[in-house]
Amino acid sequence: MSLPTRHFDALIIGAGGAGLNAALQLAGADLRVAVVSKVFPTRSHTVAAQGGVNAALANVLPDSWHWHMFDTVKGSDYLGDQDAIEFMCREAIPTVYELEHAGVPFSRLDNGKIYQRPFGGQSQNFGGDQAARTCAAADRTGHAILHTLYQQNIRARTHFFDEFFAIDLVRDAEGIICGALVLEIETGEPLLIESKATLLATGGCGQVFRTTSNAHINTGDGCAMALRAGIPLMDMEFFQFHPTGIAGKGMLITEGTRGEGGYLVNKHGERFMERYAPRAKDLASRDVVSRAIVTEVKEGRGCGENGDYVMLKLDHLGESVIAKRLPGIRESSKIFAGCDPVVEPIPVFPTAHYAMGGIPTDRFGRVAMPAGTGSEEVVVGLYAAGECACASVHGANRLGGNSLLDILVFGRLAGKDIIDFVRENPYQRAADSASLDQAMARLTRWEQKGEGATVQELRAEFRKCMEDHAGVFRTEEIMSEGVERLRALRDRLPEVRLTDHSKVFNTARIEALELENMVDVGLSIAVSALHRQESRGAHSRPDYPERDDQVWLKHSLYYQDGDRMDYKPVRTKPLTVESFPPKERVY
Ligand SMILES: Cc1cc2nc3c(=O)[nH]c(=O)nc-3n(C[C@H](O)[C@H](O)[C@H](O)COP(=O)(O)OP(=O)(O)OC[C@H]3O[C@@H](n4cnc5c(N)ncnc54)[C@H](O)[C@@H]3O)c2cc1C
Ligand SMILES: O=C([O-])CC(=O)C(=O)O
Repeated sequence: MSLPTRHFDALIIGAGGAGLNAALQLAGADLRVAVVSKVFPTRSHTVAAQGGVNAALANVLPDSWHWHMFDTVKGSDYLGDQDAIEFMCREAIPTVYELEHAGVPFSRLDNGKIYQRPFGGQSQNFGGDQAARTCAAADRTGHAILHTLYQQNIRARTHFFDEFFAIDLVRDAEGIICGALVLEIETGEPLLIESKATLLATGGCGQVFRTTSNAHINTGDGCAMALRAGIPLMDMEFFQFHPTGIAGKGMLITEGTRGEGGYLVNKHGERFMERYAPRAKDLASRDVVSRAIVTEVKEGRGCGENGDYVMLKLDHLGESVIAKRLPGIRESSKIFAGCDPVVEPIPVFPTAHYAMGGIPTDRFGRVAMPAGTGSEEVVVGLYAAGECACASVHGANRLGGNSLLDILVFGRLAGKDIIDFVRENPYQRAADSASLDQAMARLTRWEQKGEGATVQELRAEFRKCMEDHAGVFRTEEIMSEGVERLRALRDRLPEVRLTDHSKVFNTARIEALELENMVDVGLSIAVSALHRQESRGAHSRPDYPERDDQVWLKHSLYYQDGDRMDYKPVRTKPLTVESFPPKERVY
């Protein structure tokens, strides 16, 4: 098959914080780098990040990278790899200064230093008093970071393919990944991009749930591409529900609201977090706060006519603090909840927010998978970074402010490693025709008319199914039924109906391709969750209420082929310091 083809040293799929920080390293080293994004780069979801990015700068309260590491290991419920966590927490400090020097307009303290706010799960001195570690640009930190990175990439002459949709990875005759087939959304024409190295930086998959803080574009495309390439997804059962989504809608109300002194109340006006986390209260780790809210509602202490949410109180902070630190939240609350937090509380309920799991990588962003007898090998030429990847720094529960950190640190490192890889492997590989045919078949399938449900109908059914069967609390019965329903849904995909077969800017076809990706990723979450018979971090099972380190202190790996599970050990040895052994996790 002959297709229009472009050649680059490196192909980066995704123009969020991870993709753009990687691209910047590559362009700076004079490599030819292509960044493909299905939306204009500055609309990538990093732009929506609100609360901030963690780094132990100690601008407000004493701090150290080692305390940050302790909090992250504890927050992960001891499932995070301690070598990667140590690395990330050490790198956080130069990373934030690098951003500052690149032009990110952080909020400032009176002394001119970067403003830092307290966030959930942060402590001084290994579990002591609350820390203030989250560097913020008001409540629009992601916007500030993404625009700065984009501008720096323009200056460095990164080549952007804006509004191109990546369909699948392609391989050469030896089976080595050598680029991707993409679709130009405007024209509907396919394009082959061949590259010496390929980085998946496609972001999250929150759209698999009906109520989510994630935008429409977060459909797990990179994870699904990896699955189709035979690569497993790691720790997918751990999906974070952010405690404070706008009730019934899902849009995020940043944890920064509680960092600034806001708190949750039930229908009796009781500050209920004091019962669940006596020390940290509203700034306990996210999994703890989300479970507390759901429990309040289940036990009849929810607010409103149906008793199905709690209230977040900010009015006591005063209008000037809200105007200075939380202007976007005031705006969102007015638009989506019809309330002004300066005078009344915001109705909130947990919302699907973040995938702790993803494509397994080592610390250098190289995709790594089991190679038998307990060893691992890297997938030659393939990298992953950002929310679609799992460098294993979040384990079973991510701390707020640690994702922006993850995408920047590991995006940057992946970029650096690709430079070395391309210099050592300077020859361009050519996509094999069988591999191309397979990728093209994903596209041509949608030229046929189906007889079944429409894309929108199946999408709605699927997302409701995920919400009903893989939510905050999960039991064997709920999850088994969910997996069966999802498998039945997957079987119906070949018959799904697409009514618009035009070529030019056909967003219906894009949504059809995304639906296939979402169903694949949804199954990886549901199957992985069904198998893990313990409660750890965000995976909470009333039928197995305890964490079980004897059996389950291990990472899960889900393979699409036969919905098969495998496991691998957690790396508990840090790089230079003593391990933090698993302990009871109280806040
Ligand atoms: C509302 C909200 C607020 C948040 N606030 C914070 C915060 O304050 N602090 C924090 O640490 N974390 C926060 N997070 C989490 C954090 O923002 C994200 O995890 C992170 O920004 C993801 O970055 P990324 O680079 O991996 O992906 P994204 O920024 O999501 O970018 C993904 C890119 O991949 C592209 N893409 C995807 N699929 C395809 C395809 N098939 N073809 C072509 N391109 C594709 C997209 O176009 C996009 O360019 C927040 C998350 C949400 C939802
Ligand atoms: O602002 C928020 O609460 C979101 C956030 O920090 C995160 O997801 O890390």
